[in-house]
Amino acid sequence: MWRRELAVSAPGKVILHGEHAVVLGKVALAVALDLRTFLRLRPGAEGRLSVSLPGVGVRRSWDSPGLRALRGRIAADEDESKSPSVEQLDALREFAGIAAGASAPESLATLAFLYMCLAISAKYGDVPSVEIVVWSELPTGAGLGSSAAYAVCLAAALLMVCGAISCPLQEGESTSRWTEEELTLINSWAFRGERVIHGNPSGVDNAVGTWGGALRYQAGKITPLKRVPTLRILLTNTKVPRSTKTLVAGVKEKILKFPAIMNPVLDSIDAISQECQSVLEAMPANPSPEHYPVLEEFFDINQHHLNVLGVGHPSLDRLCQVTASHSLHSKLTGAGGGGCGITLLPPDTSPLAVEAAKQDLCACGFECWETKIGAPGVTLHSCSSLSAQVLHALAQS
Ligand SMILES: Nc1ncnc2c1ncn2[C@@H]1O[C@H](COP(=O)(O)OP(=O)(O)OP(=O)(O)O)[C@@H](O)[C@H]1O
Ligand SMILES: C[C@@](O)(CCO)CC(=O)[O-]
Ligand SMILES: [Mg+2]
Repeated sequence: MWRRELAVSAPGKVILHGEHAVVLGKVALAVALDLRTFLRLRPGAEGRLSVSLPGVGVRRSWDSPGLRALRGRIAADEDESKSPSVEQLDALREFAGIAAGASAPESLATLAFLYMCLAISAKYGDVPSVEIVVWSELPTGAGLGSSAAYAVCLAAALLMVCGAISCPLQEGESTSRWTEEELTLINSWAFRGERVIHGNPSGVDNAVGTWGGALRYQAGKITPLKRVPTLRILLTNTKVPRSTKTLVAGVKEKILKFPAIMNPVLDSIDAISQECQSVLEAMPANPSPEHYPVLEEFFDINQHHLNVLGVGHPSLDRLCQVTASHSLHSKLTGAGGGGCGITLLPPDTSPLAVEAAKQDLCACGFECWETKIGAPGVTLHSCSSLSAQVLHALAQS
């Protein structure tokens, strides 16, 4: 029986280069964002599991015998590939009253929650009697890894409640993190949760949500980037909604249709990620301003490539045009099709130019803010150490 009231948080991410290409085994460079998802965990009534997801309007509660019976059906279908099978997802949908093919945020979030809860408890313990609330500072479905931050928080909390990982927070401490081995387990379960939401994710988003910082990701291999310069980035949300799952599927279709045309584009994106990594790693030892025009050109070239892959959007073209009129360079980040773009702010950019660019972007109906990148990965918190704003948001649910 779980007895403590605790919180778990995980950061969103910004992909500098390699989105979409990374799904097909190419290199991506990604950094953790200073916007986080928070999960509050507390003991619930004996024999009941409750979840509240205010960001997507979900408030559900189930009794343990019903969940155990469902778990029996799910576990019987467990396959070797570790991906949730069609039969498993059908059984979960039927149980939760979600229509086949429903892809609304609340349906996917509920499905991912049930899948992770049942699969983790089947392997490591009993269905927990807890109350879970998840709230995020991240916009949902905007390219900043909200699905991965959600899955990472769920994986960490559920694995801890089921005893598969430790509860590293001592009485009196405000925050704590898990060991490398435990983080690897959290990441692998978060990846399974992402699969419920995305269909075919590369795993880069959950890796950043788990480890934080800045990393290179290729085909499941995670390499933390050390000594990365503190880049100033302006983040702009076009507020055009889109689904990562649909966009990833669209790219796959295009590649199957025109392999000889599309594969060189993926190779070029791969080369951009690798060259960008070299530049970033050279910068701390040689902090010359001449690196920035190179990084800006990489942004421009990659943005064109992403348009060729079919994941651009008129709102993103507008974002690039507006920032270009202030001599700033931008690209989409994440899955594209709307969502967010990033603009590099070289150190010599005048505060007036940044302000003017922000005003013009806001006049387009976009929202923008300067970000710090390289935030810590998944973290365990005492509830009393959370800010009043986060506590208030979690208590509203
Ligand atoms: N705070 C949250 N609470 C519950 N579910 C969430 C939350 N944030 C995200 N989700 C789930 O993740 C889905 C959005 O995932 P999606 O991958 O499309 O966008 P993203 O992760 O924000 O962007 P990207 O994958 O391009 O970085 C939502 O539909 C919802 O199911
Ligand atoms: C579009 C994509 O490359 C990044 C989404 O943040 C999908 C993925 O890597 O899973
Ligand atoms: Mg996502």
